[in-house]
Amino acid sequence: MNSLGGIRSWPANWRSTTALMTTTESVRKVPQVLTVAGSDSGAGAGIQADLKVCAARGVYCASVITAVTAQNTRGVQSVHLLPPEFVSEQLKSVLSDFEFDVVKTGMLPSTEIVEVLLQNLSDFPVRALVVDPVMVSTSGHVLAGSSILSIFRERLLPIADIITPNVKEASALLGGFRIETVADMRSAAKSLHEMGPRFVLVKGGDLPDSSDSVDVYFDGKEFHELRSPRVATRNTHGTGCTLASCIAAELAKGSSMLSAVKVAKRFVDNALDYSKDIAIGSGMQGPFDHFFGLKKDPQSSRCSIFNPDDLFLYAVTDSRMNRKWNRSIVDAVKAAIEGGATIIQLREKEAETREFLEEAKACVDICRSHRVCLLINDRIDIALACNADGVHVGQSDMPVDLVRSLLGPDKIIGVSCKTPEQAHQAWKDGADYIGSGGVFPTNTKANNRTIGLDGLKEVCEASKLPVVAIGGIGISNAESVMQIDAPNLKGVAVVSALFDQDCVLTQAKKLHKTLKESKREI
Ligand SMILES: Cc1ncc(COP(=O)(O)OP(=O)(O)O)c(N)n1
Ligand SMILES: Cc1ncsc1CCOP(=O)(O)O
Ligand SMILES: [Mg+2]
Repeated sequence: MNSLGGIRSWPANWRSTTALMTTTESVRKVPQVLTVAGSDSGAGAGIQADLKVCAARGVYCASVITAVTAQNTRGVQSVHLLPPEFVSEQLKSVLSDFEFDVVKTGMLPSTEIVEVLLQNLSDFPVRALVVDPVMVSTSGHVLAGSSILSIFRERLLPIADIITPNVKEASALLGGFRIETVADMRSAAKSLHEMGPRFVLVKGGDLPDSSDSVDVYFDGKEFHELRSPRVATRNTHGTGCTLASCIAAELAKGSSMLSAVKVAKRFVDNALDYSKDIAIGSGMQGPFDHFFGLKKDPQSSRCSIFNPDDLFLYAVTDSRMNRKWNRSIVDAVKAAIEGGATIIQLREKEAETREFLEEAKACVDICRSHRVCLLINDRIDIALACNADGVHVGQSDMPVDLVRSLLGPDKIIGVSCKTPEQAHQAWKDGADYIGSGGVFPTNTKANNRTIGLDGLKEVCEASKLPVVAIGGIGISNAESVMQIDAPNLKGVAVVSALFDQDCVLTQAKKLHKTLKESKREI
């Protein structure tokens, strides 16, 4: 892990994919996760859940199986452990071949299997390790006995980047410490952090008497309570595996730890909500559907869960330019999306409220049908009224913590930041991303201080959130922006480069191509 809570850079001795290709071949590195876990024949949890969530999040996932369970929605009928030597064979096979960004562990049912995992991780270093210390199934079946606790505490936890115990697992790891309140969860997270993992997420789904599901995240200095309304459903089998795998998938794509955890929690909440009425199996604990994002009625809800990669080509509209070129906001947005824009912001400073609302509603429909998120600049009222996917606010707009409380946990909130201090505050207040600039001088926003590439880099380095650069950016200088060495810089936001142009579609295509090429070169 780097200091921002992102994942480590590749070790110096790491094999490079390009070294295996001829010089003329172009390669695209796909984010890759390895799950080391048990098989669930009912496919709600374990390896099967891990594979599904990674696929749903656009990440390749390989699997090393530690045990095979005979399991369905009624419970676990039988468990068959694989011989440690064979687990080791599987580990060697994939670790010597693939370039995993993240290894995620689930069911590790014996000390010997943990030993072979540790040996292989020492032989083949990986960038990040997510440990879900699975001990008991949702139905109450013991999947890893107490004999495992000491090797977990002494050797696995110290090398983990994050551990994700539920309250029972946290209690077992802490020798029976009672966890009955959120305050107890905080104490548990702190004590677990002292065992060595860089981050701890104690999941409070099993905590009694709470209408919210509260998870406690601790980074060694600060706590975050991540809350979401409890979904009334019996289809909860596999939530733990799904959460941990989703964290691994987001880390593999380059997210910071806190962003990965937030996305994963939202992913689980949305999957539970989407699947609350489905009936699979006759038992008490049904699985849920990881691919809800593919099936949702595009008109019914938001575009999807926020993905930091959506910041890649961020098109920000401008009423003055639309008027100058005699096009409606709707036409401007359509052309930008067709040209490759990955997220849209309506920044209409002069529009009348009624007219703006009608246009915003039409843009929401277009964006939903293309699965592109739509944010509103400044106007929380318009965002609420048109059910946009979120808002972008600046330092003199409504404060982010208030925006979050008005919009709820699911909406995307972006904040403009020029300094590391502002970036830190944005993260504390619950923003999802930072817009940083003006990077270069611009005529689009008057009296806006330019921070340059150095200022942008400083903000990126201090930010635990993904960043999009803005201000004076276009085809001629986009490459120089993308090439500052900052893994959390996800893209560029542009106004005039798209909209103060004769053909929005052509310019969007050109800029998209430039960005893709500069990304390939990093
Ligand atoms: C992506 C993105 N980044 C920064 C801004 C600027 O927002 P703000 O500072 O509130 O200024 P105005 O856009 O409201 O003039 C932005 N809009 N988008
Ligand atoms: C809204 C905003 N915030 C900082 S610079 C800027 C304007 C960006 O416009 P352009 O891409 O035309 O320079
Ligand atoms: Mg503003």
